[in-house]
Amino acid sequence: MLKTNFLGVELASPLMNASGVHCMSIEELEELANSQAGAFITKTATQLEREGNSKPRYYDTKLGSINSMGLPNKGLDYYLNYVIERQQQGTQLQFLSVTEMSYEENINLLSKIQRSGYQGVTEFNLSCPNVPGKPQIAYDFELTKKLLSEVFTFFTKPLGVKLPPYFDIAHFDEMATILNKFPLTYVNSVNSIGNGLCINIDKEQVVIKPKGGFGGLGGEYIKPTALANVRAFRERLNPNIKIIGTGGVINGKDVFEHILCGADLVQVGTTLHKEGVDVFTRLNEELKVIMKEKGYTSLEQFRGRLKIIE
Ligand SMILES: CC(C)(C)CCc1c(C(=O)O)[nH]c(=O)[nH]c1=O
Repeated sequence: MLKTNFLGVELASPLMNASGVHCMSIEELEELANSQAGAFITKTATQLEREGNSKPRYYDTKLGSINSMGLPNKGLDYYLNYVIERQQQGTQLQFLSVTEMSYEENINLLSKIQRSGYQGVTEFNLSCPNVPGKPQIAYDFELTKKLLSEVFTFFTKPLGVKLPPYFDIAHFDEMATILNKFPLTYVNSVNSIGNGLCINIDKEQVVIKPKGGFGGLGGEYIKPTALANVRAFRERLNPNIKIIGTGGVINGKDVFEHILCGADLVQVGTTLHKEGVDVFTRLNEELKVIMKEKGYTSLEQFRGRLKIIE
């Protein structure tokens, strides 16, 4: 009923974790592997292990979450060894998330993956910072085009890109025009909405320590933005670039809406952080109930079929 084909691999569910949540250690990754998620992805890895920002750097609110983790991770080799090990044990589809802190380092990192024995999917997180004073790479269109052009001169393995949310139709148009130039496996929309601010009114204080309390928003706050980005890219990207929908998934209805907008897979971040890996069982069941009520027996029957008002 929920089966999904991705890169020729049949998954039992379209659900997976969003990179960054419940995927830092092998122990967490194994929990995802043994859950009702259809697939899973690693915490975004940099070449070398990173401590990340001072705590508190993540905070759950009633309507979602705010974080400024600062890319803490165990380093590329930790995750690369893990996914290659599982690949040798027969796992067919895996996702490795990566980014680096500069243009050159991004090239070096992806070159290393290209030379490795890893055959799975690489998710290139384009929310990586740029030179100070300039916006993140994915908000610098010329730089994004330059970087992806160089990457695809040597990278021949499956590559997806993780994008921040866009808020202007002209930006959807410009970014889609760039992405359509490349043989991307998928586009993952959206990353957290950047630089939000949550306040503890009792203390009259911000809730996370880094960046004066500014951090990326997830959860209910971001679903309308996430759905719009999924829909906008589905409408603009050529059909062989798949879409992973991320953002604002609280229940089965939200999963249904992401798929209706065109998502092939749907990722869960904040709600996974709040609920643990049982969330996948709950979301799969809730999605099945909605599909039964509507008379759908497969995701293909409604994927991308969002109607406008004529
Ligand atoms: C924002 C970066 C630190 C450059 C990338 C890692 C990341 C983080 C993070 O590690 O702070 N948090 C997010 O919500 N999305 C991200 O992509």
